Amino acid sequence: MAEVIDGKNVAADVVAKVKALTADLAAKGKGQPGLAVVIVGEDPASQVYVASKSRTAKECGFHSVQHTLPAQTTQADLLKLIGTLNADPAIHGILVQLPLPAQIDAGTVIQAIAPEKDVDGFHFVNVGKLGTGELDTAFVPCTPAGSMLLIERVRGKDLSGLSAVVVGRSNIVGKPMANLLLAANCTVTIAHSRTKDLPALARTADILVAAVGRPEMVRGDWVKPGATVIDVGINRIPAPEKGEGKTRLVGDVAYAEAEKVAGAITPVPGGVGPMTIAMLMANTVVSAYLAAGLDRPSF
Ligand SMILES: NC(=O)C1=CN([C@@H]2O[C@H](COP(=O)(O)OP(=O)(O)OC[C@H]3O[C@@H](n4cnc5c(N)ncnc54)[C@H](OP(=O)(O)O)[C@@H]3O)[C@@H](O)[C@H]2O)C=CC1
Ligand SMILES: Nc1nc(=O)c2c([nH]1)NC[C@@H]1CN(c3ccc(C(=O)N[C@@H](CCC(=O)O)C(=O)O)cc3)C=[N+]21
Repeated sequence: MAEVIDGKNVAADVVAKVKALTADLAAKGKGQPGLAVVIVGEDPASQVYVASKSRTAKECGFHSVQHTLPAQTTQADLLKLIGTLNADPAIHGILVQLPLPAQIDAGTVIQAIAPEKDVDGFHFVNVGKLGTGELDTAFVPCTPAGSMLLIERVRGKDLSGLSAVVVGRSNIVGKPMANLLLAANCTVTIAHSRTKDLPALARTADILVAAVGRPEMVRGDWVKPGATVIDVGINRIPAPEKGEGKTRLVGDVAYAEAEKVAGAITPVPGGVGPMTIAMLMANTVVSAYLAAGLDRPSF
């Protein structure tokens, strides 16, 4: 049976380090890291994540502000808020929760965030730094950054020469994940909806990352024996066995099958999800250190 990679546990370690760095910053008289989370509309799933981000930010000792805007907010009004947050010296990180309502162009909004406050790592400046291997000065997207820490926990820091398959090519997960694995000297293949014979490709992977958004798509016989399986998927599906109208969370990997073959695997929930939130805190404290003219802490 596979080793279960406990994301909650690793996330708690990251948060503990963020807390200590935050206390050090205050002791140096450099103030408090500030995180602004902006949410437009009332998508219930988004609200759960946003509440969890704000709670963890407070736990870290951050100045934490949340802006909840009505679903009909115009793009101009959202851009105005971002301009205000860009100019606010008490704010070191700005996160605009995605997806945004249809009248707002997410790309325009993301590019309006000051790159040095872009703790999601979605701005072209940060994407470009990751793509050119300038990892020492980039903000790396939280989900792939957290997934890398989980991979390092089981395989060590040297991933050189391992074969990695990333299923999914989104800008927020698949592509940055592939770039991080490439920067770590893995041989990387990115798969997507047009990939031919995905099961056979997946079976070549020493490190298999599933970021698709399809419940339990990756079966046990797609997994190379001993592989490290990182399940990024968060899918809420009906769970009539828990009672009428009840739901449960599953990943993109058929966990019960894959755990019999994999060397190590992340559960859902309790795997990558908590790491995403922890890395947001890490990026925010890094931003505060840089704004204070201090050396960049590493995680
Ligand atoms: N744990 C966490 O913190 C986070 C979890 N997530 C979860 O991760 C998952 C992926 O998110 P995200 O990247 O934003 O999703 P997107 O929908 O943006 O991207 C999904 C990717 O999967 C590919 N894909 C879809 N169907 C198939 C298929 N049948 N075979 C192979 N590839 C396929 C798509 O291919 P194509 O490009 O060809 O369409 C696309 O590249 C979701 O479940 C999401 O909820 C997301 C962010 C954070
Ligand atoms: N600008 C932006 N940045 C994001 O990082 C971002 C976003 N928009 N939009 C939505 C996705 C999704 N996302 C998650 C964060 C935490 C969990 C998480 O903590 N999951 C828990 C379970 C939570 C539950 O029970 O629902 C777990 O997996 O254990 C999941 C998903 C961040 N995202």
